[in-house]
Amino acid sequence: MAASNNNNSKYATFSNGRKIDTIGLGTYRAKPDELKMVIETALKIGYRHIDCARFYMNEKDIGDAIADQQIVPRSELFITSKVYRDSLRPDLLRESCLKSIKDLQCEYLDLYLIHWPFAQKPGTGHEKVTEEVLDNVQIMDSWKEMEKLVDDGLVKSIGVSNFTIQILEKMLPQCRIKPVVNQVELHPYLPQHELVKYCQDNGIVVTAYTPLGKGDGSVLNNPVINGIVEKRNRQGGSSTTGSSSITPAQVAIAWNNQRGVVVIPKSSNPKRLQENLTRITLTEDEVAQINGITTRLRIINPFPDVASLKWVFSPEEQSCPFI
Ligand SMILES: NC(=O)C1=CN([C@@H]2O[C@H](COP(=O)(O)OP(=O)(O)OC[C@H]3O[C@@H](n4cnc5c(N)ncnc54)[C@H](OP(=O)(O)O)[C@@H]3O)[C@@H](O)[C@H]2O)C=CC1
Ligand SMILES: O=C1CO[C@H](CO)[C@@H](O)[C@@H]1O
Repeated sequence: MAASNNNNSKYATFSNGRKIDTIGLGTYRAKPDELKMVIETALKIGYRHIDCARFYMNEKDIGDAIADQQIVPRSELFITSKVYRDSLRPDLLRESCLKSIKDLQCEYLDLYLIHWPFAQKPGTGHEKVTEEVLDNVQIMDSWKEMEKLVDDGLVKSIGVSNFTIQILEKMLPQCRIKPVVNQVELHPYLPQHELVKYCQDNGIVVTAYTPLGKGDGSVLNNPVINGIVEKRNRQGGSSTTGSSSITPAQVAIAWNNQRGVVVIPKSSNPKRLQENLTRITLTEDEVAQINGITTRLRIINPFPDVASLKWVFSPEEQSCPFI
């Protein structure tokens, strides 16, 4: 069954019938002292989907900010967390989930993801990835523990992150509960069309992390994207928002949303929080122009020198050892 391809609609629908807002809030490197303002502002202007992770070390601050606000009840929020590479042993996985729920003060998680498809030894989560820190955990054993979290009502849905087609092909036939999401790096310099299609054809909603290319220049400064922005703004901006101008970030977000991909841009700036949530609609020609960009850039690769992990990003080269 294909995952619903929403063409810029507000929600994507999981294979289990649950819904997720197609624009969520990223929280990696959101600073503890600004999170109260960020979460309050985000909820006020309409964000409902918050992307968190144990690895980001700010779940307690996010939980405090959510608990302190009176804007949105828990039932209307969509909270994601992820189990990191050093907690994939089944007993540690459950413990990590419980810690996230406790810190986020949210009773249950709407979505829980395996953060990466390989394991590190317990306690090595923030160390540089080397052969020595890798742990021999079978990802299917971790997944069975994820399934139990659903059975026990601790999480509503489960999914994966940074999984390739090759890994999913091995994994899907073995799942009692299939992953509803694969969260991967996606932006105009790393479109991964084949992976997106494979996931959508197999009923997996795709979420784009780093959808702005980190916002630090290269993707948002791309001449094709800026050509679209300048032309639109000369013509009066966005027909969808009625606003006088559109921005490169809005173009990058709409490009992903219009191929049915959920995005989770991070911002701690009120103006950019609003900008990122303000949807525009690209024409077919604009989408084609962005698809024609040939520059390629992978921003997140935490293990460039570890030979036994080359398969994570180059599945055709080696078989994956963890399933
Ligand atoms: N599963 C995984 O392995 C990964 C998941 N993630 C998740 O994805 C989220 C988003 O990815 P992230 O890596 O943070 O990168 P993004 O592409 O979301 O970029 C965030 C950066 O862009 C800036 N920014 C935000 N909005 C704009 C805008 N409209 N114009 C210009 N700059 C802007 C932000 O600065 P400012 O705050 O000042 O606005 C911040 O520095 C993460 O926060 C995390 O939740 C990220 C990496 C890996
Ligand atoms: O979620 C994440 C945030 O970014 C990190 C890299 O800088 C990733 O390793 C991690 O998966």
